[in-house]
Amino acid sequence: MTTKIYEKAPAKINLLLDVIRKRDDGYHEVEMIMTMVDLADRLEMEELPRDQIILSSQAGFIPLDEKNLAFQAARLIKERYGVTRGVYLHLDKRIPVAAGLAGGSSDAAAALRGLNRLWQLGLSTAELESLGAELGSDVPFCVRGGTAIARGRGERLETIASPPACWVVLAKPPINVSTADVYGRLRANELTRHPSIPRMVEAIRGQSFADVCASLGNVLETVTLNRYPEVRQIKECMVKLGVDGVLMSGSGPTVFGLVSKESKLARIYNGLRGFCKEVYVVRMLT
Ligand SMILES: C[C@](O)(CO)[C@H](O)COP(=O)(O)OP(=O)(O)OC[C@H]1O[C@@H](n2ccc(N)nc2=O)[C@H](O)[C@@H]1O
Ligand SMILES: Nc1ncnc2c1ncn2[C@@H]1O[C@H](COP(=O)(O)OP(=O)(O)OP(=O)(O)O)[C@@H](O)[C@H]1O
Repeated sequence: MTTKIYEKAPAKINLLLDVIRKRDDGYHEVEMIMTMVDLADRLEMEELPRDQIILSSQAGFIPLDEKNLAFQAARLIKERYGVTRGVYLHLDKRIPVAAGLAGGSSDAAAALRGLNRLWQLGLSTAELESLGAELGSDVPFCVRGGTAIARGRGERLETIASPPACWVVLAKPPINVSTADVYGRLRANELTRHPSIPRMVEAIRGQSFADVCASLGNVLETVTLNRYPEVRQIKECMVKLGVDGVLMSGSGPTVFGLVSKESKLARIYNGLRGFCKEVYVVRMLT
């Protein structure tokens, strides 16, 4: 009988995203506060009798070859640790693609965590995070999970307390936004207003939902909102429908609204569905 294991790959949201400067290596020095929501992909991993990586998925719209981040993660850990066994990966895709929710990064992180178990490599979380950094800036956080301040290009992590429990309404307009393009259009040296990390950390430490909502901020928002009016429209619509806090996640285009009262959700969901097909109501993972 072959061994089969599963890993959950949750989506992330950026409660705060600040850019400090553009670096010489083309990346931007960032300061972010990231957390997970309970919208997740599920990655199944099963030993293969031959030395090969095979990936399948029910989703017809993602690459299943070496372009897929879960495939890349399996290849990286296999080659780095000289594993000669193979693996069959099956990805049950639930997180919208190219949404600013780190779906691909979380799949890669799930593959690293899972294959460390399946192949009994005994790697620490820190070792898995540093392998993850070779795959993408969001992967180390996705390996670790929870809530964290991320610095550097996103790979230097400091775990903090979870934000107060609340509902998260996610709305993704039907457009594709390239992360590289959004960072490329940002004029980091011309930013005059920066969201405050200490203020958000204090809001979370004090478990003040109102202060968390008031401290949300993302300097990439202006770039994406100016380029894609539909993202701005979703943000304005969320405000009108009465969400307590609203922000674009990552480089977009997904906008999330934080809501404390369950009784408000139906109206917000129905109002958004009026002009946006992809709307999800999930919980913050605390
Ligand atoms: C927007 C966020 O998702 C917020 O969490 C991340 O900052 C981006 O994370 P990611 O998608 O994992 O990004 P990567 O795959 O590492 O990089 C994609 C591209 O985004 C730009 N990039 C990314 C991260 C960063 N700190 N500075 C950048 O300028 C670079 O042009 C890079 O070529
Ligand atoms: N496992 C995967 N799941 C989804 N897309 C993937 C995966 N692997 C590679 N991709 C490719 O990566 C691109 C970005 O997908 P992804 O869903 O990870 O973006 P994202 O949520 O915007 O990421 P981030 O928030 O980290 O910028 C897509 O165009 C897709 O073709």
